Amino acid sequence: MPPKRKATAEPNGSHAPKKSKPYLHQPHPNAKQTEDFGIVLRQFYPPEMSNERCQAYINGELERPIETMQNACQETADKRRSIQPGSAVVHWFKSDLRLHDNRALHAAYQTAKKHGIPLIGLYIASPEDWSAHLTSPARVDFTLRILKRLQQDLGELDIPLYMETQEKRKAIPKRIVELCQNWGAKHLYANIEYEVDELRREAKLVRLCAENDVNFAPTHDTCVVTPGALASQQGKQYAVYTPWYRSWLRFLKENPDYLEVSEEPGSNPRNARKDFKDLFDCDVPATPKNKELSDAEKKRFEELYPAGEHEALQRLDKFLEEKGEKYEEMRSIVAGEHTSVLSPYFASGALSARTAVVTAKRANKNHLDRYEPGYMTWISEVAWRDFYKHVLANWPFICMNKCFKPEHTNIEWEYDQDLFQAWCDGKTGYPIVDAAMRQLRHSAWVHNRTRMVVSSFLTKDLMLDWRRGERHFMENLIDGDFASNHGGWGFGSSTGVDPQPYFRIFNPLRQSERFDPEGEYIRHWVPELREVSNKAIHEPYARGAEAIAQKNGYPKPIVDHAKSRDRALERFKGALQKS
Ligand SMILES: Cc1cc2nc3c(=O)[nH]c(=O)nc-3n(C[C@H](O)[C@H](O)[C@H](O)COP(=O)(O)OP(=O)(O)OC[C@H]3O[C@@H](n4cnc5c(N)ncnc54)[C@H](O)[C@@H]3O)c2cc1C
Repeated sequence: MPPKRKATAEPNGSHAPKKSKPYLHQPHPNAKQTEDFGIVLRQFYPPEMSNERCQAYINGELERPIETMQNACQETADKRRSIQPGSAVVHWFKSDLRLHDNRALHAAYQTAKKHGIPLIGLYIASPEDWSAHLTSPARVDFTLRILKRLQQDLGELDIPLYMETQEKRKAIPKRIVELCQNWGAKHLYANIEYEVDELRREAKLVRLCAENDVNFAPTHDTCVVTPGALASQQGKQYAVYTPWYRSWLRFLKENPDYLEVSEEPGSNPRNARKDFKDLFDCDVPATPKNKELSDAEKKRFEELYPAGEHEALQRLDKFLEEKGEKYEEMRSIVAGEHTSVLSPYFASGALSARTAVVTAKRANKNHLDRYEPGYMTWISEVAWRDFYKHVLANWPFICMNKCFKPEHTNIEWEYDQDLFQAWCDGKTGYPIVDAAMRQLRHSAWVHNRTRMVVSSFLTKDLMLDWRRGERHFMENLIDGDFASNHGGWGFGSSTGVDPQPYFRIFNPLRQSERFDPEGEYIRHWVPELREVSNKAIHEPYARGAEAIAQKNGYPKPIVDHAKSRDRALERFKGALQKS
């Protein structure tokens, strides 16, 4: 059953356009440094913004991109209502590459069915967006593989999937309108992505469509609960997860339609194959040169992460069946596989978070007929994904290389290229850190616990600017998702929303002993230490395994944890006192 709620992003109210004051356009004093260290990509974006500009967003003096989009929807509402159906309906696929439980696709199919006209699927590959958004080659490859499956699944319903590449991302809105006109389509559907570039693009597209007699207002789908729907007692967006999560659970209890899974589309009318013949045998877009994988990587990722929503749904069932019950107890153990490894499927949209929550709830009841912490803890993890998207929609400047608290940008960071490279290469001399960084290189995925360990290590032990680590993750993860990645880095570096307090600094050795007690994870990823059979594996140079480490060329620790800890405390205290 489709939800009864409104499927489109209707605005909260009319906003007069907010005018920006000239001083708000001044860059941050460190703008040059962040550009030189590869944090701000100047070929795509302006220099790092000032903290004052962030504050203007917080104060509501600048329009948030989500408001820009809502305003576009509101201001075109009358015009959109007057648009009559054409000869097709278009669904634009983006990060929602599935038929199952896809709100906008469902609505598109309903419109097509009501008017007896065909539904057309559209996908536009944007190499410029992939470059600007640092999309990893593994994720691009995964997307293209999923598109192939999606095309087959849609084809079985006589629905074509038209795919093309647009070199210039700015050209996309105009091109979509042109395609709608070519196909005689008067209704366009798509789900909302909450990142800044995407919201601004969609706002533009809403207006352009309305001007050209195409009805388009994007749909909320990717979060279980819509961003903006939960407010604290002061009427504000929560900045702390726990009260936000309580409110999320309460909201779903009071609004059960938000957990109603949308039906898959049915078949197109017979004439679709004849009328849109050319659209059925489209090639999947080619991989851009800067995102190519080697043959070995391609084969490896195909084996590790088979493409498509069928695989995602099977994995979900298998995980809940075999590991759901023990999730709470086992989820932080880094050796073996105790978590779902569904993040690549969530990130590409091959799996809906709603379906995941509904299935876990069902598993909870079916198995035990009572509250079971394993499933509920897993649901609360899926909720973290929602939380970070809610944060992004409310504080959009986090999408522009800024911290949630802008004053944290003033922390005195290091910009040492050699230390950064040692971290990337997994050659820091801290075995748990090195194991995780090598897992990233090999699998394009890392366990959550070790993501926390390496982000803390980069920012507290090496004192390197967290944003360089954030970029490295995006460029390498198959599940790279802006909001979750930024949230994770904010947590690890104590600069984000609901972060780990800066004075609680992870000790890599203790983390290693606690979450990889037998050293299995390290042995797997760091071959130089495989011969170390005892606990010395956590700290080979200090615990009598130096002969093996040295013989196999394993590096000595590049920093002293105790000294680094003191330095980090001083730097954080210094910056926070000044602000
Ligand atoms: C520094 C850092 C960077 C991160 N970058 C990303 C990223 O780019 N993309 C990404 O999807 N996750 C990211 N995470 C969150 C988390 O590490 C991964 O979602 C998780 O490890 C994925 O494994 P899984 O699917 O087995 O998770 P499970 O434990 O099975 O959890 C199920 C799902 O819940 C969601 N989830 C779980 N933990 C978190 C979390 N802390 N924050 C947000 N969502 C969560 C994910 O969608 C995940 O697939 C990051 C965390 C840190 C500390």
